[in-house]
Order: sequence, then structure tokens, then C-alpha cells
Amino acid sequence: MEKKITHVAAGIIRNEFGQLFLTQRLEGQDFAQSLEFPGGKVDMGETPEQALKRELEEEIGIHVLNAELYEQFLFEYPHKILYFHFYLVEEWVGEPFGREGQEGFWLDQKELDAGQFPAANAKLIQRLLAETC
Ligand SMILES: Nc1nc2c([nH]c(=O)n2[C@@H]2O[C@H](COP(=O)(O)OP(=O)(O)OP(=O)(O)O)[C@@H](O)[C@H]2O)c(=O)[nH]1
Ligand SMILES: [Mg+2]
Repeated sequence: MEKKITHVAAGIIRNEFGQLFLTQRLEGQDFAQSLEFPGGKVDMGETPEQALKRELEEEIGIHVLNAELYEQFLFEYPHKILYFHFYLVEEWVGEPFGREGQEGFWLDQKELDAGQFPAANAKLIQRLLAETC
């Protein structure tokens, strides 16, 4: 079967204490239980930034005021190819929470552990760890 490229936009939501808001994927989703940066697939006709804003409203109930592109890369899983657009989000309105029933929590950036995320996140987490002070 031919593998299509799916674009995914996700947010690295960072507060003034240097903590990141993470969510846990729900049972029934791929990579269930693993941690993730909130976000999702870019719909047809949407830009990655529009998708980011829509997904963060839907999944964690925040309104993004500013998002800066942090990292973009292609990652090939056995059954799919994803193109990720990760944005750093430090300005938003609202208090993030798991709006779809998923767990959500704040974690110090320096406490990130690549082993708790899907394989695609490894390099991104390495960079985030290297950039903590
Ligand atoms: N949001 C998000 N997705 C990630 C991350 N890392 C990673 O491999 N993915 C993968 O990216 C793909 C798309 O994300 P998603 O499942 O959140 O898409 P979505 O919100 O549109 O969900 P839906 O298709 O159930 O409506 C999934 O296969 C997911 O496992 C991450 O850090 N954040
Ligand atoms: Mg999602």
C-alpha cells in the first residue's frame, strides 16, 4: 500500500515557569497512553498554523495568541509518514485542560523524557532538553 504524507501541527505550550503542558493519549488512539504535545492533523485547505489553533481550542480549550515555528520534520512510521510542524506557544488565553477527557499536566522542560513519547518526538525532545537553562 502506498503511504501518503499526513501533516500534523502540535504545540509546545510553555508557561512563565518554564513548564510545558502535555497530554496523555487516550485508550483506542494509536500510541495510547504515551505523552504528546497537544495537536493533530492538518485538514485540507488549512495552513499548519490554522490547524494548530483549531486543535488547541478543541483539545485543551486555549486560544493561541502567538505561535512560533520551532521544528518541522518528516518521520516515517511503519504504516504512515507524518510531517510535523511543532510550534512554541507562550501567549494564549485560557487555562489548558484535557477537554476531550485526556489527562493534561504541566512538566518542567528539563524533566522531559523521550521514552514516554512516540518515537517521532525523540529529536525534538533532545533539542528541548539541550535548550533548558
Ligand atoms: N498531537 C501529537 N501527535 C503526535 C505527536 N507525536 C506523534 O508521533 N504524533 C502522531 O501524530 C499523529 C496525528 O496526531 P493526532 O492523533 O493527535 O491527530 P488528531 O488530533 O487530528 O486526531 P484524530 O485523527 O483522532 O481526530 C498521530 O499518529 C500521533 O500519534 C505529538 O507529540 N503530538
Ligand atoms: Mg490530537
